[in-house]
Amino acid sequence: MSRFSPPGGDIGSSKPNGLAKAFSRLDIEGHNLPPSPAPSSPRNGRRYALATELVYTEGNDQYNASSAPIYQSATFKGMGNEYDYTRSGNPTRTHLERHLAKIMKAERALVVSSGMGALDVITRLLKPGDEVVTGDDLYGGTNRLLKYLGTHGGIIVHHVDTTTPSAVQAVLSSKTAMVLLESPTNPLMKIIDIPTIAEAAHAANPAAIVAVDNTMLSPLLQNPLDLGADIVYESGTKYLSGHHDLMAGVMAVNQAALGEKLYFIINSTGCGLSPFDSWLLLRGIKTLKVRMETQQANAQRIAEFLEDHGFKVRYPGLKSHPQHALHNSMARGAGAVLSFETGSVAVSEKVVEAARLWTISVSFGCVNSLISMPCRMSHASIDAETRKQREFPENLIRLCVGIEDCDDLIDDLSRALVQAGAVKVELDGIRALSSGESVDAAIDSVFEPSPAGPSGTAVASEQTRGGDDD
Ligand SMILES: Cc1ncc(COP(=O)(O)O)c(C=O)c1O
Ligand SMILES: N[C@@H](CCSC[C@H](N)C(=O)O)C(=O)O
Repeated sequence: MSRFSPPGGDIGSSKPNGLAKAFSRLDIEGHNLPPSPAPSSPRNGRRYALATELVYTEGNDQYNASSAPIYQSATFKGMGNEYDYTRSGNPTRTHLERHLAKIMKAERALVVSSGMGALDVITRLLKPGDEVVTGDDLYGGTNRLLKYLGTHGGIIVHHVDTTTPSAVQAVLSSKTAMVLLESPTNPLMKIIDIPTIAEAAHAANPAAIVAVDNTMLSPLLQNPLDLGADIVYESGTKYLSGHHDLMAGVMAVNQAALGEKLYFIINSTGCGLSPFDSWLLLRGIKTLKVRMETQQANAQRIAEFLEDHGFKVRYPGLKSHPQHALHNSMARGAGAVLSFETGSVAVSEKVVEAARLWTISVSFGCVNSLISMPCRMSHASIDAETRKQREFPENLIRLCVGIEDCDDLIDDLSRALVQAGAVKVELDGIRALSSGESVDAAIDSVFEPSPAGPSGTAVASEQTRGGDDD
C-alpha cells in the first residue's frame, strides 16, 4: 500500500473512515490535496484559511486523543501493514507530513532530521556531471554542502547573482539539473524572482528541478510551489517550530513521482524525523501565525528605527529595499530577519556583545530575539576569500526578531549601539556614524556629560554586558 494514499488517512487507524469519502481531494480552487488529518475543504468546497488549517488536525485515535499521540516505537507488529519500521514510516510522522502538505499547499510533504538533512536528500537526486545553478548569497551550511558535492560528488556548481535573471540565464543549459534558490537570502535579504528563474530553468532543461529554500518566510508568507518551484524545503528548526527546541527539515512537492524519489532516499538513508520531534513540530506549527505576525510587526518597526537613525538596513519590508515590489509580488509579508551594517567590524562586535535582551546566537525563527555576526557565526564556513569575492560585508549584524515587547527591544538595541560607539549622541537622539567618522570620537562623546539621548542612552555608559544583573 502506498504511504502516500493510505486508506482513511488518519493517525492510529488503518481502516478507511468517513472523512476520506466526505471530503473530495480536489478543493474548489483545484488543489489536489492528500487525504489528511485536517480536511482542507469544508462542506461548501471553499478552502479553509491558513489560520484555521494550522491549528486544525483531526485523527481517529482509539481514545479520541485531541493531541496526536507519539508513536514512540521502532517496530510495528504484523505483516503487510501500513507501518512496519519507523525508518520507513511512523504514524506520528505521517500525521505531521499530511498536516504540512496541507499548509504548504502541496501534494506531499516529507520531514527529516534537519534542514541540512532535507537539502542532503534533495541533492541526492543529482548524479556526477550534473550542474547546479545557485546564488552568491546563501546560508553558510548550504554553501558548504554544495562545495562538498562539487569537490567529492562530481557536481558542477555555478554561484551567480540570482537577483539578476540574466546572470542565471547565462549559466543555464541542458546540463542544468537543479536550480537552488533562497528568497530572501540569508543573510543579505536579497530577493530572487522565483517565477522568472523557474521558467528559464525549465525552458533550458524541462527535467531541471527548481528547489527553493523557504526557511526565511515559512508557508505563512510564501508558497514557492505556486511560483514555479518543483520542491520547496525549509529548516523546520526555525519558524515552523518556533522555540529552538528541535531540529527538523521539511520538503514539499506537487509531483507524486518526485515525492516517491524523496521518500525512497529518506527510507534508504534513515533520516526521517523521529516521532517525538514530529510531535513537537506539529505542536509548534499551530502557533505559526500568531508568532510570525508579532515577530514581523516588531521587525518592521526595528528596521524602520535603524534606517531612520542612518544605518544601511536590509529588510524587504522597507520601501528602500531595491526589490521591495518584487518581494511583495511573491510573498505576503517580509518576515522577521533583517541585517544592517555599522561600517566597522570592531564596532559591530561591540554592538552584538553589548546587547542584553538580544541573545547572541545563530539561527532564527525563535520566539526570542537573537543577534549575530554572520561572518563569525552562521556563515563562518564560507572562507574569508570567498566572502570577499562575493562582497559579503564583514561588519554585517543580523537581527532575528522575536515576540518580546518592541519598545524593550528598541531600547536595548539603542543602548547597545551607544555603548558600542556605533552612533553619535546628539541633542535630538542618536545617529549612525557616517563613513570616515571616528569611532573613538563617538565613544568619547558618549562619556562626555551630554544632554539625555533617546531611551536607553542615559544608562549606556554605565552598563556593560555581564554587569549588575547577569
Ligand atoms: C536558510 C537556511 N536554510 C537551511 C538551514 C539548515 O537548517 P538546519 O539548521 O535545520 O539544518 C538554515 C540554518 O541552519 C538556514 O538558515
Ligand atoms: N555551526 C553551525 C552554524 C549554524 S547557523 C544556523 C542558521 N542557519 C543561521 O543562519 O543562523 C554550522 O556550522 O552549520
